[in-house]
Amino acid sequence: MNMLATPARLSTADDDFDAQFKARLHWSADTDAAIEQRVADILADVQQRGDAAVLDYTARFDGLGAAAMAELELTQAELKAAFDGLSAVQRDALQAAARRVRSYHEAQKKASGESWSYRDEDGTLLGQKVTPLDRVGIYVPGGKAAYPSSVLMNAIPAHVAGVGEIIMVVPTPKGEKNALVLAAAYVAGVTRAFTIGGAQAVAALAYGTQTVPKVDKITGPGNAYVASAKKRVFGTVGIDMIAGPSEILVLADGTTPADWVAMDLFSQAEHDELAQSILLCPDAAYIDQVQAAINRLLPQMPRAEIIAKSLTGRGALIHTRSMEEACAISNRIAPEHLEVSSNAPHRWEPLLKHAGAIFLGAYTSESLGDYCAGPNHVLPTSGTARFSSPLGVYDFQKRSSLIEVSEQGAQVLGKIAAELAYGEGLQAHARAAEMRLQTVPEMRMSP
Ligand SMILES: NC(=O)c1ccc[n+]([C@@H]2O[C@H](COP(=O)([O-])OP(=O)(O)OC[C@H]3O[C@@H](n4cnc5c(N)ncnc54)[C@H](O)[C@@H]3O)[C@@H](O)[C@H]2O)c1
Ligand SMILES: N[C@H](CO)Cc1c[nH]c[nH+]1
Ligand SMILES: [Zn+2]
Repeated sequence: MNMLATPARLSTADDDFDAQFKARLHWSADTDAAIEQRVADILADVQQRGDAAVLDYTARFDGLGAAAMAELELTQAELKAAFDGLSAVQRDALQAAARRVRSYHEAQKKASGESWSYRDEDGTLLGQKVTPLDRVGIYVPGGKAAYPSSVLMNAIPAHVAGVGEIIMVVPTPKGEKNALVLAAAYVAGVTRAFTIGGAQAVAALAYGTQTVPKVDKITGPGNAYVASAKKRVFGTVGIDMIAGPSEILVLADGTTPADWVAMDLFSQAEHDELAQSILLCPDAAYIDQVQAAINRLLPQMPRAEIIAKSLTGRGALIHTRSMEEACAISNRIAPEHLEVSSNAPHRWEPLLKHAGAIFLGAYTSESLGDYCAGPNHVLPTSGTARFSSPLGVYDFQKRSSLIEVSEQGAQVLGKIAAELAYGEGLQAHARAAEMRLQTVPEMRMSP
């Protein structure tokens, strides 16, 4: 089959660049609306019918029939057997990745995830108490590919945070279980695991069913159905972020071999037809070389069809006037992954503000970050890196303020609080503060 991958060729010098660029960035509103409606229906049905609805949707969307939810639960023995059954090379790779991811997240916890407090001169104690969540649900995608790495990326930071129970959901289309996914769940210490996916799995975790326990928060990436479902259950449970179809933006100065860049663009396109791969470069001849590499390398790829659809439907090769302009456009896109494919990456890094993860230099292939560099690969997509951060230990923790006012401190704070409370017309607040004063004033009725 002669497959073509033709990303849109844009130039910032074109008069209609802005319009073309906007049209490329967002997928069709029709697709969005159809997905949104279906997800809303699935969530309502699972909320009402519980296990029965989850079983129906699992049969329909994943081709996996079961008479009861218990059949869709993976036992700890099954997880361990999967680990024991791996080849030594696979086991070593899984454990090496797990070690690196754990070290990174332990450092993250030390840097910003610990409780702290201080005392005022009068002995008043103020601080922040950090506690892990009791029970979380981790979504591991499984529709078009299997993601053992996503098991590690979700479960390890949860463990490092000290979460009590980790409930994993992962679709297994036609019931085909991926041994590495099961083994990763064993290595990462998942508490319970179910072979369900999509909006129905998110609903089961958010509302709880007869079999699936309700969780406090749902984390993890997924396709457009999963992303939409997470958005809708937010409030009933916490969510980490919207981590939808993968994205890569390569900012190239033309010094990296064009084949490397073409393959990096493929690496995210092969996830999903809705994935987005974009190249920004001030050198038109280099962009030609990358397109030629795409044409030459595509037929070698087993997932050529998905790559071609993703690159043709959502990809772009954008010629910019300069690297500075490329950086500015990258900030507008706020991509999930940003590769600075340059021989002077630190020259451009200070100009880059919005991205889930920034990969510096030609040797830092984004794919290393997907598996084993250490930082989390669950990252904000669809421009949400403007206000969201990578999944981390902090997503599995919450904070409570700690306040212990000394008798001496109450004399100062009581007067301030009472004054402001009278100003708000809230007498009980004022009196509660004044009762702790050594000389209790007469009750005031107005400011
Ligand atoms: N941002 C990240 O950190 C990150 C990490 C890994 C993967 N990803 C992304 O996650 C996604 C994984 O997608 P996937 O499809 O392989 O697996 P998935 O598990 O996210 O989705 C599969 C589920 O989607 C549901 N579904 C599919 N078609 C449906 C339909 N027509 N109607 C209703 N439900 C339907 C099914 O229930 C199925 O179980 C990809 O987009 C990939 O790019 C992102
Ligand atoms: N690139 C994905 C995040 O968008 C993560 C991943 C897992 N496996 C391969 N890739
Ligand atoms: Zn990837």
